[in-house]
Amino acid sequence: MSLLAVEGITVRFGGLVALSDVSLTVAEGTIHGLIGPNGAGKSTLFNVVSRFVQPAAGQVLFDGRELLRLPPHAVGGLGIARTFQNVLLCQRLTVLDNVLTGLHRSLPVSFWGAALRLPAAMRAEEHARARALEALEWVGLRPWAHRRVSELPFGAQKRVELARALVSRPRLLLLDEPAAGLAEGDRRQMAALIARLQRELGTTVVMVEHDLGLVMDLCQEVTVLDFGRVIAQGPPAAVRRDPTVIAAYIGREAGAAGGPDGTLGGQDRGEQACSS
Ligand SMILES: Nc1ncnc2c1ncn2[C@@H]1O[C@H](COP(=O)(O)OP(=O)(O)OP(=O)(O)O)[C@@H](O)[C@H]1O
Repeated sequence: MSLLAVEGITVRFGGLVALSDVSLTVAEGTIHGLIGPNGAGKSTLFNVVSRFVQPAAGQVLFDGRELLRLPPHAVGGLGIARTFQNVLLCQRLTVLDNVLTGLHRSLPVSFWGAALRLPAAMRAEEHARARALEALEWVGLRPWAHRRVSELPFGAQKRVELARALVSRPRLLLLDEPAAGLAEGDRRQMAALIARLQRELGTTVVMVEHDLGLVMDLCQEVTVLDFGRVIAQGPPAAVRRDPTVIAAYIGREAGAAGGPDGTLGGQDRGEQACSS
């Protein structure tokens, strides 16, 4: 059964059609890759699902509920969390405080309850701290909990972002380029964490990623966008050999795609972008 169903989504920014009649379904418990050349519309689709962008047409069903009828702030409460393409953490705060921001909408604490340090508010805060520390343990950063984010190397900061998304225990996690900018060791660590998310927590993941090796290794299903349209969908092995997909990558940046067997492996521009 599909946890997420995107149906006929169209997004326009002025005269630019960023998404045109885009549909895809994501089965519960799977890792779904969303790939495509730069400007294809991948982040815009994430922004629609997380309610940052209102589409001109279409609907988004999450566990059968129409998301676009709900106010944007309700999305987190339904069990959807996301990370961002660029690390969006407060560098001056501690790692723990950053992770706690992933819970602020679900804490049942009133302003006065917190200000007056009422017992119920204190219990809720303790519970939130325990959850945040658990999320940090999960990504291997528990010992860094009380350090400022600015003290952590970039690869660790990406894992803080992951912990902040995980702390609310989402059913659906949207990962926007989780491996972007990571050195090889950090990339392997991130890949292992995403695989564990699926295996141990049963989290459904949709992942935008230019690192096609990672997508092919982790995803059970892949959707390819180009110029705002879906040009291919299916298991990774089939998608990587799809002539339309290969042409889209080659056409948008001559010479950037195509392994020796005519697949997308090896020299795709995403891998170039990650190593730069
Ligand atoms: N807020 C906005 N206002 C105007 N145009 C936008 C806006 N957001 C995105 N776009 C445009 O919509 C198109 C799709 O952008 P989007 O960021 O979704 O692509 P992408 O596939 O995520 O690209 P990348 O891989 O480079 O991150 C691009 O042409 C982009 O310039």
